[in-house]
Amino acid sequence: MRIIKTAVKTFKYLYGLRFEVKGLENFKVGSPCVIVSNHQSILDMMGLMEILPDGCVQIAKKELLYTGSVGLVMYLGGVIFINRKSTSNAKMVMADVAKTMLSENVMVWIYPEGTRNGNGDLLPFKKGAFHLAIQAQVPVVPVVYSSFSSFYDRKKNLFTSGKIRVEVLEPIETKGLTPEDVTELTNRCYSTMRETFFRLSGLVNEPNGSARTHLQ
Ligand SMILES: CCCCC/C=C/C/C=C\CCCCCCCC(=O)SCCNC(=O)CCNC(=O)[C@H](O)C(C)(C)COP(=O)(O)OP(=O)(O)OC[C@H]1O[C@@H](n2cnc3c(N)ncnc32)[C@H](O)[C@@H]1OP(=O)(O)O
Ligand SMILES: CCCCCCCC/C=C\CCCCCCCC(=O)OC[C@@H](O)COP(=O)(O)O
Repeated sequence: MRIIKTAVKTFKYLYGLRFEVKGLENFKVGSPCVIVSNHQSILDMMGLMEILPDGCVQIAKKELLYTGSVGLVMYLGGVIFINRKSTSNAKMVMADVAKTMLSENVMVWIYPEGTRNGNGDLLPFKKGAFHLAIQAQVPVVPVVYSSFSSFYDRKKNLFTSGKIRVEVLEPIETKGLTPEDVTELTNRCYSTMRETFFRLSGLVNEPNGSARTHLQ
């Protein structure tokens, strides 16, 4: 993964992107943790590699394993593949991950939206990341990337150079929590990340839940 990280980090120069990072010290939880971040596009791979801590593996949809050499590289990089379409299978894999992350002292990076989303807001969170954190009794560390919409036109797949703000938020402890607390933990994480997303993206969070830029 270190090799991948070095390679992918150079892509930002190619795309004229700059990352403004805050809160890296929040990764220093001194134990394994579950990192959760918003997911907008494949460009997130650069954002991921920009701050990926050592000893951190990612959870990916299993379809990515069958994408030729990229799938092989991801497999060799230690990526864990889940079948999103089978909750029972995904649960089993994640239960294994909870054990492995403790025995091998690794962090796990999950995109709780479960899919790329460029709509300028956050999709509702899936609960797997939060079940994992509670099963392993490790902190959840939220990471938020600002909206790419200011420089990336998904329709034309075109983007000008831009700055992406990244914030690593305070860890959320799960010690003592049980599966009954998953929904509350998910919602708490969601609202903190959504608020940060609007702030970093210069969006106003309208009372009715929609978002618009300050400029409108
Ligand atoms: C130089 C060239 C280099 C080239 C290559 C290199 C570059 C890249 C290399 C490396 C980096 C790769 C990074 C790749 C990133 C790819 C990212 C993705 O693929 S994102 C998509 C996949 N990820 C996810 O889907 C994660 C989010 N999803 C979940 O966590 C889901 O919860 C789930 C585990 C998949 C289950 O799915 P489901 O839709 O059923 O989820 P729900 O949350 O609605 O849960 C339903 C139900 O089940 C309960 N539940 C969920 N999980 C668990 C669990 N683990 N244990 C127990 N119960 C669980 C949940 O509570 C719900 O029940 P209820 O409603 O009663 O609460
Ligand atoms: C190819 C050039 C485009 C920009 C380059 C940026 C750097 C890319 C680095 C390596 C390229 C290969 C990365 C393979 C991993 C792809 C991760 C990804 O974004 O998969 C989608 C998945 O999460 C969710 O799938 P869906 O949104 O549900 O379907």
